[in-house]
Amino acid sequence: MTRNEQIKWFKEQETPFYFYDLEKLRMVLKALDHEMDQYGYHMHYALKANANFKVLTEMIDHGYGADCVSGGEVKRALEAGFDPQKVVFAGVGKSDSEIKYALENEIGCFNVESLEELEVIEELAKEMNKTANIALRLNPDVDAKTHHYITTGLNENKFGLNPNDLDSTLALLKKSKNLTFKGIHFHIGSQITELSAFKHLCLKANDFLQWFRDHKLKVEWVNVGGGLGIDYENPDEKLIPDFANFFRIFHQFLNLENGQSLHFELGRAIVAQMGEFITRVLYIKKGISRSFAIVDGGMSELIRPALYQAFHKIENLSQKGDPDHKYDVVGPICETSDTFGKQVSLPKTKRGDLISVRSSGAYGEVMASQYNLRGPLKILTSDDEMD
Ligand SMILES: Cc1ncc(COP(=O)(O)O)c(C=O)c1O
Ligand SMILES: N[C@@H](CCCC[NH3+])C(=O)O
Repeated sequence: MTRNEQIKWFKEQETPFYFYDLEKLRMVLKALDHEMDQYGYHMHYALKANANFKVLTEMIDHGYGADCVSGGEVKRALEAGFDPQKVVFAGVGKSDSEIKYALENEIGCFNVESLEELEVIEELAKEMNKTANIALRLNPDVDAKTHHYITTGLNENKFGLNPNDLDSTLALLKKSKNLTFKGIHFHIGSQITELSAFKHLCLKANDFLQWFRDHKLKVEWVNVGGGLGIDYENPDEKLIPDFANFFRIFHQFLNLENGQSLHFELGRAIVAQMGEFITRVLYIKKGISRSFAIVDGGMSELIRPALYQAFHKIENLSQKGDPDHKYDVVGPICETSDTFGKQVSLPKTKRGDLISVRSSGAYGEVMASQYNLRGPLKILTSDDEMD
């Protein structure tokens, strides 16, 4: 389908909805594999970015594992058909029932974030007569230079093991029959566009690897998480994120030994650009100081602009004129923060026009709420275009 045919098809649909272009996703995955395969790295796709079944099927077809952060995500990954051995389970607050579920299903690895959590996993594994593979999530204290809400690798953040607990943690791992130490895990944050942050991560990871060597504990898996950012300003020109430089940094700066494998947990970089949020203009309202384009989708469907003041490119799909009018594009929710963009340059916009909020494939659908008792979320994909 050409873009014009697609827009025609969008116009026939009830709004608002997310649209996922699976062809774009396939292009991103092809580029990703091309870069990753030359180093033999492993990918565990971060389900938290987008857990749509069709999207997950693409990841499985590429042989990826899954990075999960709740029992619900582990369940979704298994239902979608991921190999349980390639499922990793992170999170600072795993509940007992979530841990039991993961043990029952013999997932590949628990990314453990505290000594107390490790003690609980050991106790439950013993009760259930299971063995759990363990990677320790370490806090490298690296500034990811991204929005402070999505920085995760600083000492002040809640993530990762307290280094003061490392000795007791190792003692437990060495003595337990139900825990198998496999490796170490990091994740410094999300939407990282200054790639030097990943170099700093590598240098810190090298120090940790040396520490484990000194303590005679074999690290088989090094998992450096996700976090690679995308270009929200140029979704068409920059469909493919800078995978080449991203992987090159790890290849160049991380000191791996023979027998150690490197694992990643990318989310946003894979799925953001394939998605757009399509909404319809309900009213144009001339305010005292500005004009508002009031659309039928809101922060209840796409919360990123309200929560992080995140920029998403906004396009009017119904008008072709010059973008010589300015509008605050706002939703119907009773919050002032329900604003997709302020003073957005658009062609003269009218009731009924279709608006696209681009780069919405990651942390869009998954973060939607029912606030104001909004209706169920509608998702369309490029597969549906054929119907
Ligand atoms: C542990 C972990 N891994 C992977 C990710 C995926 O991050 P991103 O979507 O930025 O690649 C996250 C989210 O920030 C995370 O918390
Ligand atoms: N939800 C965030 C990303 C958080 C990543 C998970 N730690 C966003 O929309 O940018």
